[in-house]
Parts: sequence; structure tokens; C-alpha cells
Amino acid sequence: MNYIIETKMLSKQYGNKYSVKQLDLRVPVGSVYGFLGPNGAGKTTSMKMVLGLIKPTEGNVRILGKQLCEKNRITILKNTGSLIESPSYYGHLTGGENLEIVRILKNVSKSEIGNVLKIVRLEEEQHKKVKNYSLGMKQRLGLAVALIGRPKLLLLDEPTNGLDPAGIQEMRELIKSLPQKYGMTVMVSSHLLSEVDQMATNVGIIDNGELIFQDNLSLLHQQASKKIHIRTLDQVKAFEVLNQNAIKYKVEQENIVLPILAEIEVANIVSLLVENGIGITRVIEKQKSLEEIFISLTGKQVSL
Ligand SMILES: Nc1ncnc2c1ncn2[C@@H]1O[C@H](COP(=O)(O)OP(=O)(O)OP(=O)(O)O)[C@@H](O)[C@H]1O
Repeated sequence: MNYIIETKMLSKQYGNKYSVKQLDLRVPVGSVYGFLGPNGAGKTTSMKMVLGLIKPTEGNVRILGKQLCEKNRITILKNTGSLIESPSYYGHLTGGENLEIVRILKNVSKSEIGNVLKIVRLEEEQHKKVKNYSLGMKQRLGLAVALIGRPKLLLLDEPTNGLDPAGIQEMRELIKSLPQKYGMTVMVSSHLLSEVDQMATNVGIIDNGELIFQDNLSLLHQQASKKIHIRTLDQVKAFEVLNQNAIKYKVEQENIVLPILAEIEVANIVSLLVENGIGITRVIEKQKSLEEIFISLTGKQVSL
């Protein structure tokens, strides 16, 4: 697997508290990597370390095929676009003029301004002063800045924060389209599970500075796959009978939990329990929601 970002044991300690602890991030090329975690989990700190904006206490970052160090930081950042925390602009200048400053700094062609304005749909607002922009327009301008020069990699820290529902949807669609349309890889942080679910191909879940899940989003969904729950009048005896018959099961909240089986197999297990004098009270097909999985991973509720 080809990773555009790979960190090893990346940690940041403030005083005696770890904000980020031994993080092994792996962001595959061409993915939209949703970096999910509750407020204060360490998302911003991690992304800043990946960009070399703050120095790790421990560990290292490999980005765009190179080990990040003081010497190559600028070259690497030229190929990386980012939107971290509220970006600052020159309010007395127009959106277009703000973009022009970044264009000169990045040394890319003038036509690039029109291109990025089109992508973020700010063409009509480009001559307005930024101080008169709405929050949503400022956020889109931030994305336009990050997109100048068509970087291979984009790091976006909670880009939908503060947007209205229509703006949120627009931003999500835009982010989702970037790998296919422009060959970019996007790492995007969010505290919203549903948001990551809607736009990411891969997901990393961070809690208390530690990465507690990292894989394809489909794998998280697999964990949410359907299961058969059986409840009986004598669960202890039921466990015994299942064990004696080498039937694999798990126990959740005192329920017998079986994977989805063929109809006949379910019927056979029910018969087996009944034949052993165990009264069945429930046979239910259940599907965990992504929220339930998140809670079982972190022990915390997240916004939906
Ligand atoms: N400069 C700093 N000094 C001390 N503690 C810090 C500093 N920066 C961040 N922290 C702490 O590190 C932890 C992680 O913060 P971080 O901003 O990375 O979290 P986050 O997941 O991005 O949260 P949010 O979504 O609320 O921004 C928090 O407990 C925060 O208080």
C-alpha cells in the first residue's frame, strides 16, 4: 500500500499531558481520510505536526514520500494545501486579491486563480472585500487558498465548522470529488461521525490523543454488520450447550450473539436449545449503528 502520509510514534506532550500519543497514521494515496474524534482529541495538534507547524515531542512524519525535516519542509509544503483553524485574510482586500498573494508566494500561473475560484464556486464574489464575506464564503476562500497550485495533498481541519446546512453539504460534495477530479489525497478532520461516513473512504479515529481505529470505512461498516441475538430462560445452560456443540458465539449484554447464519442453521440452533430444555424468549436480527460502534470503541457519545 502506498501511503502519502505515514507517521511513526508521533507524540506531542504539553507539560506532563500528552495531546497526541504514539500516533501511527497511514493515509493511502488517493483517499479521503476522515480523521474523526471528539473535541480536544488531538486532531488539530496531529495535523499541525504532519505539516511541520509544531514540533513533535517524539516520533516522525513521512509525507509525499519524504521524511519531514527542517530542510525539506518548505518544498513539501509547496505540494500540500491546508486549511487549519480559521484562516486569516486581508479583510480590506478582495477574495481575488487574497488569492493573488498566495499565487505569487506559490509561484504558479495566473490562470490558477480562476480555476480555484471556479472549484469553490466563488467566481461571483471574487471582487468583494473579504471583510464583507459570510463565514461560508470565508471557508470556501480558505479552501481555494489550499487548492492553489493543485497540491497532491490537502489537509483540512474541520472545514465544515460554522457553515449552514447547505454550505456543509456543498463542502462535503466538493471534498469528496477532489481525488477523482484532480488526483488529490485529502485528510479531513471532523467530530461528526455522519460527516466522515458521507465523504471518507478511509477513517482514523482518535480519542484522548490515541488512534483507536484506522482502516477502510467499509471495515467500520462491517463491524456494524447484522448479528442474530438469542435470549433464553437459562443463559448459563444455553452457553454450556453451545460450547458442547462447538457453536461459536459471543455474549453481549447477556445475549447470545451469533453471526448471520443460513436460515436452517438458525433453526438448528434453536432446536438444539429447545431439545435441551432451554426456553427461548427472543431471536432477533440486530444491526449495530456506526454510532454504537463508535461508542463501544471510545466509550463516548459523538455528535451525529
Ligand atoms: N499549545 C498548547 N498548550 C497546551 N495544551 C494544548 C496546546 N494545544 C493543544 N493543547 C491540548 O491538547 C489537546 C488536543 O487539542 P487539539 O486542538 O489537537 O484537539 P482537537 O481534536 O483538534 O479538538 P477540537 O476539535 O476541539 O479543536 C487538548 O486537550 C488541548 O487543550
